[in-house]
Parts: sequence; structure tokens; C-alpha cells
Amino acid sequence: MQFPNESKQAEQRRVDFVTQLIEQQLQETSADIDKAQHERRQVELNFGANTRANYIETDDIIETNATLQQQRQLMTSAVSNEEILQHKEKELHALEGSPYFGRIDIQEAGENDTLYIGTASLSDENGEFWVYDWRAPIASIYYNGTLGTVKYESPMGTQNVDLQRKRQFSIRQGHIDNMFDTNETIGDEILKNALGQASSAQMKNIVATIQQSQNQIIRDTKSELLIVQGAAGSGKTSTIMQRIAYLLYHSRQQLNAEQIILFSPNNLFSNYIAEVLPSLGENNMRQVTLQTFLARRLHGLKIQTLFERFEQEQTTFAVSTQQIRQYKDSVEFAQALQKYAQHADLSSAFTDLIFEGQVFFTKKQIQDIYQQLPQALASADKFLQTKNHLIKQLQHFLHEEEQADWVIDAIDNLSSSQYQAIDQQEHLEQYSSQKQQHILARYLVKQHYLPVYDAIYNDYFFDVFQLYQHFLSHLQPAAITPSIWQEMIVEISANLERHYLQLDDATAILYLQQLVTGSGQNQRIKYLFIDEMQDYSALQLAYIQNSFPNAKLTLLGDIEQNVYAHDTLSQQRFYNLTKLLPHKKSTLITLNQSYRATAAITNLAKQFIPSGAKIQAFNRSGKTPILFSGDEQELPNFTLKLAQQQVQKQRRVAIITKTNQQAQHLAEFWGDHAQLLQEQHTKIPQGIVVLPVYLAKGLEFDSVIGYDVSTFNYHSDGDCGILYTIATRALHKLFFVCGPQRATIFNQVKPHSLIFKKF
Ligand SMILES: Nc1ncnc2c1ncn2[C@@H]1O[C@H](COP(=O)(O)OP(=O)(O)OP(=O)(O)O)[C@@H](O)[C@H]1O
Repeated sequence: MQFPNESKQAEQRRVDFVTQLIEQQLQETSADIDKAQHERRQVELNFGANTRANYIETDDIIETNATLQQQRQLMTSAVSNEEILQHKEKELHALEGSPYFGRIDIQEAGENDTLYIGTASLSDENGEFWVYDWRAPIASIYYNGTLGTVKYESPMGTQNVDLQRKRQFSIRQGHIDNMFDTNETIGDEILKNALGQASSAQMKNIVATIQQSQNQIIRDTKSELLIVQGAAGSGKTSTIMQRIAYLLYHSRQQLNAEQIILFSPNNLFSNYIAEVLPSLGENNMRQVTLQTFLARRLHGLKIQTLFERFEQEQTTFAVSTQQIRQYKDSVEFAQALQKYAQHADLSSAFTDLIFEGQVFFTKKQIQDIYQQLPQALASADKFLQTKNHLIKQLQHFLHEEEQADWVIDAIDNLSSSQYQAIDQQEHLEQYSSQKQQHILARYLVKQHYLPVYDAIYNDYFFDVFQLYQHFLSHLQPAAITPSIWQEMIVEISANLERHYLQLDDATAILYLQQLVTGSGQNQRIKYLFIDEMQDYSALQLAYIQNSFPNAKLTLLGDIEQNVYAHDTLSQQRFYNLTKLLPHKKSTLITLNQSYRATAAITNLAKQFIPSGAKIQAFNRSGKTPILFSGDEQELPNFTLKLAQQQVQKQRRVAIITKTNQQAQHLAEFWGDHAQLLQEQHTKIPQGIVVLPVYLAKGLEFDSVIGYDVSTFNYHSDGDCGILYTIATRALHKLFFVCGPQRATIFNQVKPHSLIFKKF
């Protein structure tokens, strides 16, 4: 038995051939796209001409409708043809230069086969496959299997094959840099090589070196709720990007990128990951931050951001505020809100509906409608029925209003352009003059009272803020004294007067509104991803999930990187969150292997957190981290000097502070020598950057300097998570700097895992 292409030369010849094939197909596809675009434009022109058809005769209308229908079908198929070609072009570009990264030689049912695995599949005009897509069922062998008998799932069920060889390639610009055979799942050598490289402005895909436990996450299509708890740098974000690409491939007919939404921690992060899917030949999913999601739904109000809250808590954080915050973050609070919403009596939250300064529907009228509805109805149904009653009453009123004097006057005074505008919609010529008069009256009345329709439609007769306060005033959280709780309620009113809402209240209000009115849900989204889940309160998770009721949910994060929590979030409390999520099939996957940093960095970082012992460092060598301490006055100058030394050897050096205020002060002080990294940045620039830790979440830099890690700055339990997050942003080198008094946590680290120096 002999498999072809044993030698590197033979493999290189194959790469050359495939490269040519890709170039040839790229040219053909580009020509096909031009042709398809031309065809689509022709259809568009015809479509435009046909819509200007004659509507006077009934026969013409029927004919016009039939033609329109036909044109619409032509248009849909032209657009879809163009989209298919564009997708193919993207895939070919993704293969360019590096057409594949793996090869498997298998024996299946007595037959030998050799398959090459790349980011997309490539076949020639004879149907021969030169590259298999990494997402094809058989490609899972490459990621999961060691030599010998292996299983893979295919549409026909579980298949058994004999894996006889696994070969890995590193191909750049059409040239094989490195290739070797391995028996491991994915050999260390190529992975070490990938991880040893310098940082990049944007996240890269990990398709060539996906690890077995990551593969399990990527290929999971069964779980409705998938929770990934992973150590810093364990590849959570990389894995979900691969998972999205996998899902798009797996359900190409039923799923498109528009039906997938990712909640990301901030805009800088959103930009950082924006290249991963295109590099795999796929369109990007939708991305949103919690902040934008809430703000879009609460027009006219300023919502506190996570960052603002964190900054405020650094300066003033009374015990009572802390207790309230902990309670509002808890599962109990979310459950109390859900329970309240189920049986809430909305009567007190109705308000007069005002039109042109006059009451159109009184609060009492609305209450009467509501109260006559059956008690047993669910809140949302009762609300909807109230709305329907109001619409009916409005329609009845409008009907009578058609006879009003002002309407007759208005018809008489219509300008010719107004008349034409109505005519275009209503095609008045076809009717008798009496009927025309009637249509005009109906039209004018409807136009005039359109704002009332809108007001009913948009629930302007219902004051959710009032309902929220009613809900709060009936709660008695055990850990909080009643007077403090009451003060908090009064403060919410004062905030509302100033058009301001705290983050917890904003979410609670929107969730309450959604539950009692049944509005604000998006049924189209099929997959929902939430990255950095530890930053979300129970209520926020429940609200987001309820906003996308048909979505399968993937939550990923790291309980230890709880930068925003003021206490240490217990594992148990965290998993309690899932009780709020009504998914039946849930799976929890834990990733303990950390890939990002050198072993020296990971081995130090893991000592900052209680559950650190479980984390496994990746075996990549590097220098022991150093903590420099010295004169406080000199700290900024020393830090800049250190960064400048580092930047000569490393591309990206980050100075990470605890707060934004600190980062801003330093950036001002250093002027052009360092760049303040802010949320609106689209890429991580090369050179020296300074940024607060919460903006550094999810990002990575060649060298990291944790700024001012003094006892003054880092003293509470929650600060350990912050230090852990800072340390794990580093790929190759890690430093801390502080004044004379370093934080006590550094006194507890193992000997030799951190070098202490004076500056
Ligand atoms: N299988 C892999 N092959 C190559 N590189 C990998 C692999 N898994 C992770 N990495 C690399 O490790 C680094 C960390 O990955 P990623 O950012 O996805 O981790 P994370 O768990 O989301 O981290 P964090 O929680 O710290 O933000 C990245 O540079 C990524 O490319």
C-alpha cells in the first residue's frame, strides 16, 4: 500500500498545482461575477420599467401584477447567483497563498484515500477534490484522531476509518515552510510556532491548530445552551469565531450571518475580532455591546456604562451601594422581577394618552378596558388586548370623524400637489365622485390622527418607569435595611428627572417592559453568543436571552476575570445563573489549558486567583516576569523608559492601568511617547499604548506593564481578578511597576516565579 507525495518536493509540486488551480478559478469567478452583476442590472432596469405600468384597466392590473411577480423572481435569483459567486470568490481568496494545512491518509472500507484539509474546499471541473473544507465531517478526524481506528460523525451516522497518517503543513505564499507527520491530535511544533509569533493588529483564525477540546465546542450543534468556562488565553474567543464559521457551513441553507449575534465587551474588541470570519471566507455576524443594545431601546435617556460604574466605584463606594449592587446583580433579583411581571397589575402604570395637547384617551378609560379583561390572562396578553381595544375605539372614532366639518373644509382646500399625492396612492380616477369624496375624507382623517396610532403602537399610554418603582417598593431584600432601599428608589426618580439611568435599572426596566408588554423580541436570530459572560448580571443575561427567544445560546467567559465585580464571584453563584435560562439541552465545557502566554507568565498569573492551580500553562519558554518598585514620583518616567526599551524588541507594548483616569493622566504626561487606547480605536496600533484594564479585556500584547500595582491601588479581594486579567494580556513579556509599597498579593507568589527589582 503506497500513499502518494511522500517527499517534500512532491508535496511542493502539489501545492504549486493547487495554487495554479486557485488562480485560474479566481479569474473565472471574477468574470462570472461581472457577468452576474450585468444580468442583475438588466433585471433591475426591466423591473423599474414594468412597475411604471398602466393601472387603469383591470386586465392591465392583473397583467402588471403577473409581470411584477415574474420580475421579482428573476431579481431574487439574480441576486442569489451573485451572492453564491461572491462567496466562492471569498473562499478562493482565503485559500490563496496557503491552500491547506493538513493531510490525512485513511483507509475506509478497504479503500485508501488521501485528503488535504484547508479553510475551504476546492475541486476541479472533473469534481476531484484537491482541498477539503476543515468543516467537512471527515475533516474532524484531523483534529480529533490519533493514528489507528477513528470515528467521525457523518450525515449517514458514525463512520469508522483507519487513520494511517497525519501530516501538518505550514505553507506561506505558496511555499511549504515546514511539514511533518505526527501522531498527536495537533502536534505541539506547529502550535508552538503559531503562538511564538508577534502580536497582530487583529485577531487571527486558529483553523490549522484547533485543539480537541476546542473542536468539541466548535462542532456542537445539539446544545441549546453551551457554556464555556475557560482560563484566560484558553482560546474562548478564537473558538467561538471558528464555531460561527462552522455553523454557517453546517447549516448553509437555513442560516446566514445576519441571524447570528455576538455581544462583545466593547467596540475596540469588536473591531479586533472583525477579520477572523472574513479570513475564513465567511461574512461577519452582527455584533453589539450591551451598552448600545440598551441605549437603542431607551431613547432620550443617558445610560450609565459599565466603565463609568467601575470608575465611580473606585472613588466612592459605600457599603450600602455595594449591597444594593450585589442584590441587583443576583439571580434572586432577576427571579423576583420575572415573578412580579407574571402577575403584575398594570392599572397604576397607565397614563393619559395626549394628542395635540389634549387628552385623547384618559388614564381611567384605559384602566377600565384593562380591568374588564379576564384575570387569568397572562400579563403580556392582557396588555395586547388592551392595545387592541384602544385601536378599535380609535377606528370607530375616525369613522365618525370623517363627517366632521374640518374634514370637508380640508378636502375643499386641498392643493393640487396634495391631491396628486393622494391620487398616487389611492388611484381616485377609477371611482365615482361621491366615493372619491369618501376616500379623501378617510385619507385625511387617518393622516391627521396617525400620531395617535403611533402612540398606541409604541405604548405611550404606559409608564414602565412607574411600574418599575412599584415593583421595587414591594421588595424587601433581606440584606438591605428598608430605609436604604427606599432611598435608592427615590434616587431613581431623581435620576429619571435628569434623564439618567444606572445600568442595573436600565436593564431591569427594559426586561420588565418586555415581560409585561410582550414586545421587543427578535424572533429571527438563531444563535446568540455572549463573550465575557462574567461581566453580565443574572438579569442582563435573562433579558438578552428573552430578547432573542429562538436563539441557541453560547455563553463564554472566565469567572476569574471578574474585573467589574467587587467581591469574588463564587463558581456556584455563577452557575446558578443558568437556572434563569430556559434551555433544555445545556452543556458546560471547561478549558484549563492556556495558550496565549509563555509558561513563565501563565505560571505567575494563575497564582493571583483562587482556582489558579487548575490552569495549565502552555510549554513555551520565556523570561520570568519582573516587578519593579521605587520612588513614587519617578514611577511615570521609569515606566515610560521601560516601555521604550521593550518596544525596540517587541511590536506592541501595553501599559495597563486600573482606571481610565490613570490611563488618561499618563497619556497626557507622556505626550507623543505613548498612545491612549480608547474604545473607538479600530486596531491595536504598534508601539506603546496605555489603556485601562477593562478595555484590555480579550486583547493581547507582546509586552505588558501592569502600572502602579501598589497596596493603595490593589487591596480588595476583587482586585486579584484585575491583576490576573492584566497579567494574562501578555504574550511574551510581563512587568509590574509600583511605588515603594507593592500590593500584598505579590508577597504570596512562589519563589522564582517573579523577580523583584528596585528602580
Ligand atoms: N488552537 C489554537 N491554535 C493557535 N492559537 C491558539 C489556539 N487557541 C488559542 N490560541 C491563541 O491563544 C490566544 C488567546 O486566545 P483567545 O483570545 O481566543 O483566548 P480567550 O480564552 O478568549 O482569552 P481571554 O479570556 O484571556 O480574553 C490567541 O492568540 C489565540 O490565537
